[in-house]
Amino acid sequence: MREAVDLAVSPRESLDVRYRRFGPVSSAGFGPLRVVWLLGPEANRFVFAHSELFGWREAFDPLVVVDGETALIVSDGADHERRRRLVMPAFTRHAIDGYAEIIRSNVDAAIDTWQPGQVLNLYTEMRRVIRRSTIATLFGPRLAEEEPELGRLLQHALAVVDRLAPWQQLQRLGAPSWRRAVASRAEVAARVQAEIERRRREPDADAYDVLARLMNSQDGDRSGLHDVEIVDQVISLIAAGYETTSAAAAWAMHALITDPQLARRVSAAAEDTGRSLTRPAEWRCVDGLVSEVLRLHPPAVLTARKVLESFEFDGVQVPARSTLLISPYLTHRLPELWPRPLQLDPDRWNPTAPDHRRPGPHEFLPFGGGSHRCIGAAFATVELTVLLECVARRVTLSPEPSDMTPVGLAAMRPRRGPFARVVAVDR
Ligand code: HEM
Repeated sequence: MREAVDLAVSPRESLDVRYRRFGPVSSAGFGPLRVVWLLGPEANRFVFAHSELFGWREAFDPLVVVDGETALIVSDGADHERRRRLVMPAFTRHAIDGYAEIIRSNVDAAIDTWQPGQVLNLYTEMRRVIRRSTIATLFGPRLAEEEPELGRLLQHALAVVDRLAPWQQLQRLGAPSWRRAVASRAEVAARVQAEIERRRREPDADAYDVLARLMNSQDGDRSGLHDVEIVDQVISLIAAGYETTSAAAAWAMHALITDPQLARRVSAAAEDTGRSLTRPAEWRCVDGLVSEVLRLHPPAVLTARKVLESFEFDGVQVPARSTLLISPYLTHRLPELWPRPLQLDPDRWNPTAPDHRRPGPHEFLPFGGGSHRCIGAAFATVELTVLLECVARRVTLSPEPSDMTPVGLAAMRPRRGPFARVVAVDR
């Protein structure tokens, strides 16, 4: 328990201290309550290469109240493989390039409401835009009109997830917040189910949103996802996508407003429109900025697995039933991997730079890795790119006092802000 509190109060310090003091493997607790930290690049490499040793259902149990029993992140083994195969077509490069236009129009619509002199909390602004664009890309324009209500309902459910596991266990005993979360989730599920049935009655051959792709997805034997699976995937995609991406967007906006030269470079690159965002013709500063934000401020500070089979790593035996934690945050700040690790330097990602070194998947892991690697990684990257480009191209912002202390472990964001005053908006 003390470990969990330390981690929540000072995630950076507690992980770094643990790694320097105990090396790549350390543990606390006993029996099924044992937590094992596997830290650093070699630990990540081992964990990503040995998915067969781990389970996700138990490790991500606190998410089930929102995501549902059949969501990818809580599926294991053959069920996970099948569902992932069926969800994948919604996230091809081609599909995501189509979603980029929806995201862009939502960002532009938000910017249109900004007035010179106004002070914005860029975290809450970005969060609203991301929620609206996520719902629009998932459900299409019709359900997107219900976005404020869907967002409100989901917020009740998400509120009980953003808690430490033992705290959630106590809430399950009947706290009003828990009952509200369960009822809100059921209401969202009913609306998604109604939309599925409406689409079956009135098929629309032009619907290319995620829901349409999930409804049409077929396996080799022509079977598809059942309705409960479709509903769970849709809700879990919103839940997985919007807190994490909003957190990253807050750090990205802070970088933009505190470095006018960087803002000018991003704005200049944004003039070049009309290319595929998932397959850019050449490296641009905004690509480096998105990678740097995800390196220095990875929203998932930690990710977890349940150990199914005992194994040995670095001479230490890790027992079955332990909960394993790996850390993108720690790995991304190791000076042995990243020269000047605490400096935000988009140019370190430029493949033509003389000292460029492409990191391995075990060295740069904002989206996790292995069989459960984030299915929305390309989507989130495009979303962040579009947000940065639209803001840099159209708005001049000056920073206002903010509290950028990181808070949260599943979606690490700044404590308050970043705040910025609108100086000018290009209309
Ligand atoms: C910056 C934004 C995001 C970050 C940092 C992030 C991070 C992660 C991480 C760390 C995992 C767990 C991987 C593991 O344990 O190995 C994950 C899984 C997942 N993410 Fe994301 N994510 C982001 C955005 C999104 C978006 C936009 C979506 C959907 C639209 C999404 C959908 C998912 C799903 C469905 C899974 C579970 C995949 C599976 O179990 O097969 N994420 N994400």
